[in-house]
Amino acid sequence: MKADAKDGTPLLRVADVVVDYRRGRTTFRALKGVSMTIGAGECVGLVGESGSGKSTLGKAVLGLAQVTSGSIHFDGRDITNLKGAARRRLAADLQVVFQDPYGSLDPAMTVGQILAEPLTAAGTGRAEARATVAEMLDHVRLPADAVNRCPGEFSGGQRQRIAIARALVRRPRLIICDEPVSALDLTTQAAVIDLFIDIQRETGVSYLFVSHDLNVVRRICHRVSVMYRGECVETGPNEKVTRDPDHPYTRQLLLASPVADPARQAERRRHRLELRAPAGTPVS
Ligand SMILES: Nc1ncnc2c1ncn2[C@@H]1O[C@H](COP(=O)(O)OP(=O)(O)OP(=O)(O)O)[C@@H](O)[C@H]1O
Repeated sequence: MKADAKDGTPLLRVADVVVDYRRGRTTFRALKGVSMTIGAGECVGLVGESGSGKSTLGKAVLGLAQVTSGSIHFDGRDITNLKGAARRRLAADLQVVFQDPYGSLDPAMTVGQILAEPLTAAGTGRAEARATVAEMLDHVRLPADAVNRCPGEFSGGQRQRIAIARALVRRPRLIICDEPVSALDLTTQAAVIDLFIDIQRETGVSYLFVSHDLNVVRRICHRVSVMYRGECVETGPNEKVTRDPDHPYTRQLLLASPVADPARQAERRRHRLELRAPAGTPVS
């Protein structure tokens, strides 16, 4: 892992961020003062059950959710609610890979066009764009002739590789990965996670890796933050949080995550039933 900037500034600093969504006449607080950091070359996992606020945090960093209070700094610069041209310029450094490799790629464009578009839009010449596209296809282990084919001709795992290549073309420093493997079968998941790990080793890019699956973040992340009802209830090194967590909610998540060994799975189920709070009681 690369060190942070010399003065110790993390690549991303999220400080006490609150996000409110309007729901008709009422307001729903999706993030209740969340703080976290990501260093250069670091992968930080964000886990938690559905609705805990994981994607909202990713969207706040990307400028897709309005921050009510708190701040987000990227490389020491305040990017909270940054809009317009300044936000677009940030796309060179800050990219996203979404869950759905089917919906996130234009089916009418060739892979070459999909990958070249962010480059030519940023003023890169055609020849240089073509060379970068070839390099990125190689990075994500897709054949060179993929450039002439459309997304519909590829499997789900291959489409996610195309989406990763598109996120990489401008050589970003941070990629928000929002459930990037949860639409894939287990074997394909493992291959795509290995690819994320290889890319990080080769490029030094940082990841904010959003997943509901502790098994996934255990394989790839250096540190893990656990979200529960809009709050970050625990943050720590991967080994600690995913094997010996402090917070009761994280322990519930751990016991609920499937393991390959049926005997261990049955033992976990027994523990889970013992730990389970009475119906309707919040787990904190
Ligand atoms: N645009 C929106 N308007 C209103 N409420 C929203 C909006 N987006 C998200 N929410 C609510 O905010 C809360 C957090 O949602 P978020 O998508 O961040 O959770 P999550 O942990 O990513 O869940 P999932 O894993 O299901 O995507 C949920 O209660 C959700 O219903």
